[in-house]
Order: sequence, then structure tokens, then C-alpha cells
Amino acid sequence: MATTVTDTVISAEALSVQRGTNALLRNVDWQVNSDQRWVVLGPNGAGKTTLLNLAAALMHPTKGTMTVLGEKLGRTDVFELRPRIGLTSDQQSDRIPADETAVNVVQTAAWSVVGRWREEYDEVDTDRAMQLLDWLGIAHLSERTFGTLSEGERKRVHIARAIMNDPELLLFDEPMAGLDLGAREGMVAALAALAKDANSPAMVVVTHHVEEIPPGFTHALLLSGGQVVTSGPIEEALTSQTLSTTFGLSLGLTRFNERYTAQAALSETTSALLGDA
Ligand SMILES: Nc1ncnc2c1ncn2[C@@H]1O[C@H](COP(=O)(O)OP(=O)(O)OP(=O)(O)O)[C@@H](O)[C@H]1O
Repeated sequence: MATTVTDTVISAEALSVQRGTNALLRNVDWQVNSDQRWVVLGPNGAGKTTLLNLAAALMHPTKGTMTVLGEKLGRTDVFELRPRIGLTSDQQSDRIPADETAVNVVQTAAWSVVGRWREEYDEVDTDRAMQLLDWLGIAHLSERTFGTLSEGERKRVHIARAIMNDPELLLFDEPMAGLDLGAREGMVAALAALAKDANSPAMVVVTHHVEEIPPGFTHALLLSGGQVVTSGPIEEALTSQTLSTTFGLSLGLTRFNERYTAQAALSETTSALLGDA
């Protein structure tokens, strides 16, 4: 996979995104190096997807600067930059034709297209696509059409597609949303294996849930209301206090065997849900 040299792959400086009167992101500073694995955590509407879309060169900031893989957004050809980035999100998944086979969904990444049309593929592409599907435990589904796969199976196909091109940056937007417990744990294991592989590129996973943080993730960025609550090495950035501030609720965080769980006191959860009488 990508380079083993430590480079800055994402550099955000005083980044703001405004839509009408709505500030989606406000004054965000963030730096990601090639050997780091980041989790971006925050409640609904915090700005996580907006930040990931900027990192994927799918949008531009309103203010500030965003540099991805050494290319400053607004001053670079994003069509050359995007193939260097592997992105999985429901938005991307929705663009995949339902009648495309799983193996074709993966190997079309080699051409950065969705839908096979009439491209010719080398055997080497097909072999690599099959290896990735096998690694993710779904080689037996390679000839099944995308539309007939379960949510968990589709997400795994999409991850294989994101990795297919040896990207220099891997971005995952809520890769475990909608998965059952077994599928979630399978996805955590797959991402943990990627995270721990020294040859893997920089990785960013967006999630709402600390339970979904794969072992091997090194850094955390906590977002709330479009602003950074804290960011840095995960042991320092992710604490009961920072999590409580981020989600606006008193939360206790525990870490065991490189996995996290978070809980609120039941009485506090009830009063937050019902409002104080
Ligand atoms: N084009 C837009 N115009 C106005 N507001 C927008 C636009 N796009 C997003 N928003 C708002 O910006 C905020 C941040 O959205 P974003 O999708 O980045 O949040 P998120 O943290 O990913 O949320 P979720 O966890 O619910 O997916 C939300 O309140 C959203 O409604």
C-alpha cells in the first residue's frame, strides 16, 4: 500500500464552511500525518461529514485553507486528487448501480468510475479485487449483484473498493451505521487490521459511537456544533470529560482491551431526554 514516509496528509487551517446563515464548520485546525489513524466523533449535525467531504476534496471551505496530500483545495485539479483518496460513505454507496457485481464494484475503482460500462480490466485488477473481497470474508459473494447484498456485505464491498487503488488516504464515513452486532464487530476487526498494518495509509473514521473505535486508532478529533472540542492522541483527547462536553451529557468512558464504551447515568439520560421539570 502507500508510502511509509511520515508526511502531512491533511492540513486544515482556520477552516470554516458556511451555508446561508448556517455555520457547518467554524475555525477548525487539524493535521493528520501518514502514520496516524484518526477517529472523528461527535453528535448528529456536528459537522463530521462536512469535514470528511473536505478531506475527500468533494467540497471547498468558505474560509481558511484545506491541504490534502500536499494539494491546496481551490488551487488544484480535484479530479487528479480524488483518485489518490479512498472514501466510503452511504452517499458514495448510493451511486453504485444495483446490477453491478461485487467484484466489478471493487475493480472499477482502478478507473475511478462507478459502473463498469465497457472498460477493459487486466487480470491483475480482477485478482486484486478478489483478494480484497477474500480478506474481508466475502469472496463467495463476488458474482452477486450489489443490490442483492445486505447492508453489512455492501459496506465490506465498498471498503474493498476504497482500498483497491492503494490510496494515500483512507476515509470512512460511519462504516458501521446500520450493522448488527456481528457485522459491526467484523468491521471493527477489519479496520483494526488495516490500522495496525504499517503499510496502510493515513485513515480517518467518522462515527457517533466510541464502541466503534477500532483498536490501533491513534488520534481523536471531537466535534460539536461545527467546532473542535479537542483533538490529539486518543488517550489524551478522548476522556469522560471531553466526551461529555461533546455530547452535552454527563458520560463515563471506559477503556478495556483497546476498546471503548460510554454510558450516562440513567437518571441523567432520562432528564436529558424528557427535559428538566
Ligand atoms: N447545504 C447545507 N445547507 C445548510 N445546512 C447544511 C447543509 N449541509 C449540511 N448542513 C447542516 O450542517 C450541519 C452539519 O452537517 P454534517 O452532515 O456535516 O453533520 P454530521 O456531524 O455528519 O451529522 P450526522 O452525524 O447526523 O451525519 C447539520 O446541521 C446539517 O443540517
